[in-house]
Amino acid sequence: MTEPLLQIKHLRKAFGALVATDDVSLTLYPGEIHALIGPNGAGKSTLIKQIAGNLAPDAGEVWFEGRDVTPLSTVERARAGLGRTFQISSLAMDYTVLQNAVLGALGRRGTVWRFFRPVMRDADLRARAEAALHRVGLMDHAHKRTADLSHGQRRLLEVAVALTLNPHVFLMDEPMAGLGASGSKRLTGFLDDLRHEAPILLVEHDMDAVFALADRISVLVYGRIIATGTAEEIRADPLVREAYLGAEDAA
Ligand SMILES: Nc1ncnc2c1ncn2[C@@H]1O[C@H](COP(=O)(O)OP(=O)(O)OP(=O)(O)O)[C@@H](O)[C@H]1O
Repeated sequence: MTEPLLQIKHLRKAFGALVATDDVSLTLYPGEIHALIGPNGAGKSTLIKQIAGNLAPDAGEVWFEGRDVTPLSTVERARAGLGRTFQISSLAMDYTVLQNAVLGALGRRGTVWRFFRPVMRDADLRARAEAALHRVGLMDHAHKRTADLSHGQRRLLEVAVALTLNPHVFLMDEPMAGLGASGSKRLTGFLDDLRHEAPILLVEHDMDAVFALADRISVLVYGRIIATGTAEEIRADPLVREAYLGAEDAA
């Protein structure tokens, strides 16, 4: 049987008395989109942060490509191929679109900021940045200031920045947020293709996108996964309907 690329084993994280991640285990297999859904405050972002390495778990392990990466830093995990797009914009607004993409590609080498100018003349980094911009359809805007992009274009740039590192797995935290109907449709089509290159663990509130894209869905409520299954299985699950989807179904 195919091995999972990413395996989360019994993760736990508490903030004081609040258990934000409560014995969470999940897997991500090659070629799949595994969506993580749940009400506000369920612990989705806290979980993604522990997988990406921004937050240390109290217990449990993160395995990536067959090894335990729990002791590794965010940068080490990113270099190993664990790619992440952020919920909160991490782009440098005063820099151009291309400069942001080059900065992303630079992350892989771990070179520091003061070398920024020569870096813009580095043919390999530039080529990688331009290829990523081309893939998300932003090459025509390469020399625009990032601040002058629309919200949807900035989200695409975040995806392009993640792409520059050629990740083996994507962690995406609400990529559709604020995109509007046409923007999310476009990004949905893009992610649909992208999964074949690198599987995606997708945290997303846009249920149309989730049910259209996800091969499997896990539902997180109060820090615990209450169900994992296909879109049909999740829709039909009585626990999920009661805890989460019920209100929407009734509407
Ligand atoms: N650094 C922190 N210190 C204390 N409590 C925290 C911290 N980070 C998150 N929490 C709490 O942990 C719980 C889970 O939060 P988290 O942001 O992971 O949920 P979420 O499912 O991502 O929510 P949303 O859908 O609104 O983004 C919440 O009750 C939140 O208030």
